[in-house]
Amino acid sequence: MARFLVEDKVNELLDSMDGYDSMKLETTASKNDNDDENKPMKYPFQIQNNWKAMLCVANYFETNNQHLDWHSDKLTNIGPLPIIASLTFGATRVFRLKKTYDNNHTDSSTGIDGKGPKFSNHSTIYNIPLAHNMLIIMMPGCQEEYKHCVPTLTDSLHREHKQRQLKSENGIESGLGPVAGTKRFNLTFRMFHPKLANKSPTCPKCGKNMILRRMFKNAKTRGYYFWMCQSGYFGMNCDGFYYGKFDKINDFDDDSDVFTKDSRLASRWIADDDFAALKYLDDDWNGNGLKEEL
Ligand SMILES: O=C(O)CCC(=O)C(=O)O
Ligand SMILES: [Fe+2]
Repeated sequence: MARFLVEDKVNELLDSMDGYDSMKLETTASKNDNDDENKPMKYPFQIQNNWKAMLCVANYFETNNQHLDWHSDKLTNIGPLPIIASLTFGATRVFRLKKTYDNNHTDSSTGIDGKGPKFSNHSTIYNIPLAHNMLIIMMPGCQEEYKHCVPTLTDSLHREHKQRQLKSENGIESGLGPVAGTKRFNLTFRMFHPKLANKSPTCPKCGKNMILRRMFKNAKTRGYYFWMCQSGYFGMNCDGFYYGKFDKINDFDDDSDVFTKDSRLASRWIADDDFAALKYLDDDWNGNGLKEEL
């Protein structure tokens, strides 16, 4: 039931949009020709069909101390530029968002996430209280550009902010649900990418599954999608790697791979306000030596 309501809400929102004007891509991907003028224009790598809630994951927070650390949701099965919808039940908790990179310190870091020098991020943190029955929809680009978390309630609000919340008239009172108390659960809904269900690569070195990620730390390479071995991701010694190749990902008659060793074929998406990364497009940066830039 919740699934159909969420699907309706997401598709209603998509239909009400004029399209994303913030489209910036490189390599062979270009703006999609859309048959129906009234339909919202989507990013080329994004699933083009109506959104369907195919996968549902539940999180349960029994007490105010239970939390979810900073992360962005994995793209492995849902593909680039996904839509993820999250429905809250019970207690109000704060959902936080911050940019994955710092616009003011864009070139200060190198290395695949967690492996390179420590990355400092001074980005603004957005606090969004999620009350019972609220639906938050993370639109395409949100997983690529932002991390999110649900901190413990004590970490969530500064004292004065908390006071204001207590006095507010919109029902967000100290986070407690009238029936649920401190208990909160949320359902997150995702859509599988039809191509990635059976075309995602296995590691060329050890044969394990690979994880789809996007480079973000260095402005020169930000936006390139890549597959890394899950062993490497979980700290083991495998550096299996491919670039993501998504230019044909929405062409269902096309059976070509979604990965490549050739950096010139690598797929990239850059946000329209990411001027640091866009500058390198203007400078005729052609992706050569891309891996060395990681
Ligand atoms: O609990 C929430 O609102 C967020 C859940 C979430 O980020 C996740 O399941 O990946
Ligand atoms: Fe998440």
